[in-house]
Amino acid sequence: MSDWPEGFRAGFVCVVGRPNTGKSTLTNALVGQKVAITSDRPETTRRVVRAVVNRESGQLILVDTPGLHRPRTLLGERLNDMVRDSLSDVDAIVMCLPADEATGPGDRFLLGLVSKLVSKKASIVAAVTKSDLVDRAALARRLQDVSELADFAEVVPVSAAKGDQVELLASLLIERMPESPPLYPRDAVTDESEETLITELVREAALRDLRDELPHSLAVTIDEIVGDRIHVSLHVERDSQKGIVIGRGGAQLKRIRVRARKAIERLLDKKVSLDLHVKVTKDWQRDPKKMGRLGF
Ligand SMILES: Nc1nc2c(ncn2[C@@H]2O[C@H](COP(=O)(O)OP(=O)(O)OP(=O)(O)O)[C@@H](O)[C@H]2O)c(=O)[nH]1
Repeated sequence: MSDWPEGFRAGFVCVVGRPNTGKSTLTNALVGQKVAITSDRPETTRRVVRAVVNRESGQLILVDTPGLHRPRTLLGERLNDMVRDSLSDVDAIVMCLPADEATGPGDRFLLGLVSKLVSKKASIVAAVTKSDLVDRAALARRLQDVSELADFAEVVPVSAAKGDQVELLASLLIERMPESPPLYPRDAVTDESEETLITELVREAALRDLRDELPHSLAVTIDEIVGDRIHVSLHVERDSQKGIVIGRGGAQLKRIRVRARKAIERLLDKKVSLDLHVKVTKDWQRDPKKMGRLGF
């Protein structure tokens, strides 16, 4: 006997948009609590689960897409490969387009990329965010513009700040998910899972530049969280890899720290400081005891 209703739907959703278009605020509003993440980690490093939206009728797994945060700084094929990898199995994309700004080149670029790379079965839904910032007439005009921009599956005005239409968006998305049992536990989440997600974000930040040099040799652990200060270790297998992660004059490690901190702040919805230490843990992959300590 199953403990979910008949016709339950569940799937993966990626919220995209230019910086500052309201992605994090919308994510938090959909989830309905500050952080809701799960301890299960996806089987690959391609996808980072940011949050799970649980409703009676279904479940939306909100995922992050490596590559989409700064598509313009990555070149051609590499960008396409990264984005294609991470978008190939999402069921819907939510594209955030703020109500109080006109469509710009950044939106068109992102939309072009997503439309080209997302699987054919996925729906692209436009969320016209921050609807509380404009009056009705301006909102109507903006909705018209957005509808003409692309063949969106839905165009939904939302105000995450006021909570307007957030539930409507959630149910429209759930309707577009495949019928499936819940993919993650339907109940609340533990502190431990927050830590898992933090390590995942740090690992992703590091691998974004170093994927070729360190395919599987990188493990990340949290040493300590004191208030808003997070101490994290990056474990590599060899001295030479340590040098790669740190980079010339520490430049690479600094990039990783800035990137990871931003992602963690988005996740936790607060400012944090992040300390990264690179350690050589020799041959950790071949030593079950070491692997256990590193959370594998
Ligand atoms: N008035 C209003 N402001 C909003 C709403 N949603 C987001 N904002 C504000 O818009 C700004 C950007 O929101 P975020 O949710 O951080 O946007 P983001 O797209 O995640 O930004 P990046 O992390 O830079 O990509 C913040 O100052 C929010 O408070 C909304 O519904 N109404």
